[in-house]
Amino acid sequence: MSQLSFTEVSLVYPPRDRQSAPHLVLDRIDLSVSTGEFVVVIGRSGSGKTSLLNLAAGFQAPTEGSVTLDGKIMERPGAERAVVFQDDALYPWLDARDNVAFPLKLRSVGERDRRARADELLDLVGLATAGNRRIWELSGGMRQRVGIARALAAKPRFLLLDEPLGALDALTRSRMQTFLLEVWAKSHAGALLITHSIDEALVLATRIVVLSSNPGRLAADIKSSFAAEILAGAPATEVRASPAFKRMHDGLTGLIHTDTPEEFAA
Ligand SMILES: Nc1ncnc2c1ncn2[C@@H]1O[C@H](COP(=O)(O)OP(=O)(O)OP(=O)(O)O)[C@@H](O)[C@H]1O
Repeated sequence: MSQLSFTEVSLVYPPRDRQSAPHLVLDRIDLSVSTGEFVVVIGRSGSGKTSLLNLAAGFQAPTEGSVTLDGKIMERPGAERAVVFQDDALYPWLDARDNVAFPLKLRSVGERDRRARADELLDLVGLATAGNRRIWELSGGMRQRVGIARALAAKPRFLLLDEPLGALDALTRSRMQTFLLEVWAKSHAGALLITHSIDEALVLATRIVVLSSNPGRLAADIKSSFAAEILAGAPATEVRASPAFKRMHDGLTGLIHTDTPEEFAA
């Protein structure tokens, strides 16, 4: 088992100009994600969700505290942590297979092995017949699946997902949630996903982390079992309609919108 950990992590952005002050965005965050967990971070706009993910990816370093992978400080990106963005950022001049295989090419994996791994991943994401198709021939949902397959190519221990389904229409988005859950379960990776959607958090997460705003602090860290129900075969529509789901949804909505989230959490 691997563990990605934030220990007493604070992040301060420098002042934008002479008139403004330094901006404390994240304040003493303690958070761990293990392989086999799907942790979803929710919080109001500006609460620091993307900053948190950027720290996990090693795109930036904390001002205080440490981000570690199995105890080793991580201040740079690495193949063991793959990032998926909302904007799929695929290479339009390559077909779907070569997009998926690209990280392997960078690691000098031979062509035959690259192709075999890319085809295996395209199959995993339900695009077995789309390997030769160009990116512009694919729908938004298909493109995002290619992006997820590409993220899995180098067998990362952690998937870091920044609103990956945010640009999709509602129906495609809810189908992609179930799909993402299944792909994650098969990958045995840990997942850290940020979203604005409480509904999405409840469908995907094994744990939901709530960030309060200004500065971003850990307001709650809650276990959730709806994802396990969906993975066990319960239709997502039925899970969503259950009283327990609605109760959690209302509780999280209150937690995010209250000005004193710590009181709610207590
Ligand atoms: N590079 C930067 N330099 C200065 N300030 C920044 C930088 N990046 C983000 N910020 C500020 O930090 C705060 C948190 O931003 P961040 O994008 O992490 O929040 P978020 O919760 O992901 O927001 P959203 O949900 O709107 O995407 C915001 O006030 C933002 O303006």
